[in-house]
Amino acid sequence: IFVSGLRDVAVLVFANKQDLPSAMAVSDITEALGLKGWLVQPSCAVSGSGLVEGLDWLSNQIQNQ
Ligand SMILES: Nc1nc2c(ncn2[C@@H]2O[C@H](COP(=O)(O)OP(=O)(O)OP(=O)(O)O)[C@@H](O)[C@H]2O)c(=O)[nH]1
Repeated sequence: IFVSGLRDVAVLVFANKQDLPSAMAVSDITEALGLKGWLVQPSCAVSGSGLVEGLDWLSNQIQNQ
């Protein structure tokens, strides 16, 4: 995902398992992976929280390209 050919591609990263106390903060994940400018969406696949928000963002990005 870091190659130049994908520079203009919308990338959605789910920071999953945010319900767990050991989960990394979104800001730390963004910083550690150098993902600024892409969406790092906090989520919990067990409850479903954050999933629709992430997919809505991706859908909008694709429509606007
Ligand atoms: N607490 C919690 N558990 C989750 C979440 N998402 C997935 N799990 C649990 O993590 C376990 C592994 O889920 P998988 O869907 O098999 O994911 P995987 O990528 O193969 O494995 P992991 O590397 O553990 O995520 C299962 O027991 C899931 O129920 C989450 O958001 N919160």
